[in-house]
Amino acid sequence: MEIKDEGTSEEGQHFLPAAQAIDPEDTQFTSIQKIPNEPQLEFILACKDLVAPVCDRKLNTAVQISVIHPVEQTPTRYSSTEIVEGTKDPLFLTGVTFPSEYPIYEETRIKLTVYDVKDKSHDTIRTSVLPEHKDSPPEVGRRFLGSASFQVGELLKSKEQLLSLSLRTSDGGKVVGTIEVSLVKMGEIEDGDTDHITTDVQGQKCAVAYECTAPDSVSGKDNLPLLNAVLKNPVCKLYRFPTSDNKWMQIREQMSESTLSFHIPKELISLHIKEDLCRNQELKELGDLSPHWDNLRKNVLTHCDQMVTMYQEILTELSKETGSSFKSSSSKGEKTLEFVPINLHLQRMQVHSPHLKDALYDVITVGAPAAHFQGFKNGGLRKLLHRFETERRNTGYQFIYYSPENTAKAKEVLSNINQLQPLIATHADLLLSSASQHSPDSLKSSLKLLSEKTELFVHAFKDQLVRSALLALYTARPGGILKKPPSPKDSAEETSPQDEPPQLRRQDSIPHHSDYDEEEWDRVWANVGKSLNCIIATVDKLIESDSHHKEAGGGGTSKDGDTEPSLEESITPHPKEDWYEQLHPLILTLKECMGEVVSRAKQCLTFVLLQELAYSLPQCLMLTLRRDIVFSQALAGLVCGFIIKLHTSLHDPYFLQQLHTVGLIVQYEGLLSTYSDEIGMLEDMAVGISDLRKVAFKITEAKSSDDLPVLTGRREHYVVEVKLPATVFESLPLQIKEGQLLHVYPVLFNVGINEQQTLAERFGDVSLQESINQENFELVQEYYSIFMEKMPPDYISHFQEQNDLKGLLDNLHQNIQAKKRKNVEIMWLAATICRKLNGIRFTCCKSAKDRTSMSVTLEQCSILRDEHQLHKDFFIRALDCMRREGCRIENVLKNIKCRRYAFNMLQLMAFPKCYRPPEGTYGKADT
Ligand SMILES: O=P(O)(O)O[C@H]1[C@H](O)[C@@H](O)[C@H](OP(=O)(O)O)[C@@H](OP(=O)(O)O)[C@H]1O
Repeated sequence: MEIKDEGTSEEGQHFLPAAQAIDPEDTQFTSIQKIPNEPQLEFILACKDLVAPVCDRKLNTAVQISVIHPVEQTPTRYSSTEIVEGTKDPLFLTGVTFPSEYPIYEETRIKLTVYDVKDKSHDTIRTSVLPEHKDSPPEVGRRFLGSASFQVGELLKSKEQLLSLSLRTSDGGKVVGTIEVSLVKMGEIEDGDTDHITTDVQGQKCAVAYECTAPDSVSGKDNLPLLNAVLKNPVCKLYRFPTSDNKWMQIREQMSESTLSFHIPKELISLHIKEDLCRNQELKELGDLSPHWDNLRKNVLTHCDQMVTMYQEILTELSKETGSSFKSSSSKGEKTLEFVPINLHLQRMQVHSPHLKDALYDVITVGAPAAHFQGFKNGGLRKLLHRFETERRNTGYQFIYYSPENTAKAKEVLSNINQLQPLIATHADLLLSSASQHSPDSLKSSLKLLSEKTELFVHAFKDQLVRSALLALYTARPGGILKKPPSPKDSAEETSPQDEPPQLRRQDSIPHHSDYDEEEWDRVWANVGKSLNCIIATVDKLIESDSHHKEAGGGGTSKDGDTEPSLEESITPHPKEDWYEQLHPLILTLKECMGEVVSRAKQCLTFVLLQELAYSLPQCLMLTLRRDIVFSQALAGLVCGFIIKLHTSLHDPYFLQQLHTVGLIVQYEGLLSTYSDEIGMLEDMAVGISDLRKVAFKITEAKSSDDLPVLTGRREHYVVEVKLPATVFESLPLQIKEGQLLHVYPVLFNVGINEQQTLAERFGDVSLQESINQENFELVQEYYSIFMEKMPPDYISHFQEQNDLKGLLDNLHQNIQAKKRKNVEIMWLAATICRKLNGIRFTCCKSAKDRTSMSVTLEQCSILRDEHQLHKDFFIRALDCMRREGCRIENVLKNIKCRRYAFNMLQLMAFPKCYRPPEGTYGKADT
């Protein structure tokens, strides 16, 4: 298991070993001026006139960058450039960046060591936090050419922000060339907007030009507390790539963990415990039941109590992980971490290119939400739930069958009752207090609120389900035996086994019962409405007679028409009487009537829930657990994605409008194969993602320093409250400020790409992937229609000019229909559609480590090519740079403590070409 404490150093690129980490507050060294959340120092490198010790072949060079902290003498390896082949004047596309958290000062020395790489498959220029002398890898496949060093302060103060240093051999004698270090200030306008260096990159002349402005939407400074509370331990990389018009674009890649990885599962488990404890209590309060049902209830309660205990234990374990923000791929099977998403990160690419605005591209990368500890022997949720439901429907002679929709409805009504009853009681008390103050205005407004809530309450029971449940419960009480056989209509729907006890029925129908007074419920229920009407009429009369009294200076007259004649007498007010005295008994009646309705409805609906649990109890609870686990992982990712999207798009009024009128599309790219265990993972993932439709967001103003999101609700419906600082909150549209719920539309497209998928395509079955893609295509189309319908016409006409969404959707549909093998075009099109619709992007495979890394780097380079004019000859080099020295190789290191993608040659041969990593970056490791 690998859980890291917040702020502690880890083996990775950007953090010094604990012994070297220094408290920045307590230092005698000169800090580098910082912009919050921006890297402190960034530079790029180029060499000139390198001399090869032996002229056996052309040089293939790479630079290793090491840091010498002022109090230390030994260099610590920090990062490397890519290998540039066949030139003595290499210009490196991979730069160096030190994130804001890194302990670097003007006095820090940077050592640059140039190597000639003879054999890329044995490339050993590796980054680690180990001091250079410790465990130095053997010099297999490379030879040392020369090194140089400089103090950070020298670079910062240099005239042209450029140092040209001599590279010397290890004895410090012979000069073997020069290395140029150019400071990069991304997002700042340089004096004069063109070149500092013109150099030849493999025959391409490129002007190095840094001319850019960082728009607010990119920096989002007001909103930093929100992001800082959520993102942790960033890893940053810097690149420069040529554009098709031979200018440089700069790319910053960033990968951060999220505290939400642990925060959301903890919030969610607490809610499950609350929900289940409440249900267990309601089961206990169900009253007397006949022996069959009573035994069933006892059994259910024993199991349910055990489940609650288990959730409590998991929560206790997770609560010990204070400050954790990352679960590694190697911990995916750990029982106590099952609710935590695997390897969740924000993968961000920031682009600054000449003539174009700065742009940010975010993808959330995470292991497919799946129940690894429970395993996949019997498949995943999609199959298990379907099988369970079918069996339950066909085998229910121990219980009454309610469809999943009806069970969900029962839970919803129960939850509404639990919320509304105390609310109504509060409003009723407020009405009484307005009455005692004799204040007509306050009386009117209290009455308005009371009426609204009571109407909602009455409305909540307007469902056939309540009636059918009442009768079912009646028959389950001791002695509640049906005397009549079921009506022919009912028995046509359901055939009971011959030995079935007469009172046990299946299907959502109301059996007849001669002793059962069906109208009794109607009377009890209608009484709530009637007593509210009495209150309304009384208040009207009180206010009316009060105003008459004031106008006439004497007693008032009653007005006909508003009330039932029978009530008229009792509610005729006498102005001199106390308002409170008049209303108090009516309020008591309302509360009594409501209490009666609540007690009956709660019991009968709880009886419906008992049926859900009654069939195949342990499996039923294990399925709920599995679904909770998968949902928790999916939810943690979603909340992270939502907050980041909100943060980056807050300044865009159209985005905000889209957020509250349409909602956001959330697109998941799955790379799982439809073979062996990964079928089960995909089945889990598909349900987990579709369950996210039950989630809505609400934005509130942050009142305290605790900026983390808050979760409320129950299994059928959750609300995530995201808090924004007051200044930002104020600028939001009214609808959002008023707490309107913001919806999400999750969609999943999966295309297996590895050797397992080859097997599935040749000898197995790909129907799961095909149906998921088809179903989700329909969801995207649905979202697109709502988007077109609800966004303002001026926006839509501009949108249509810029994007051919219709064409992209048609193309996606054709690709899904085409049933081509490993048709990765499906994923590219789905991702493009999502980005154009301003959605949230996710990429997932089993561990979000190897295949995901190939996919996000490919996506990043494709965006650079399609949106930022990346020079076509540099597409593969850019891809190799990102895969060799970028954030994703750090992700692999972080997960398995080894900088190698876990692919062997055989696996790679099965991958579509553009998903294969560069030589020397892959190999078998213990994953
Ligand atoms: O078990 P071997 O034969 O080493 O195959 C690996 C695959 O090649 C990798 O693709 C898996 O990682 P991703 O799920 O991140 O792609 C990797 O997943 P893991 O890191 O969860 O073990 C392995 O399945």
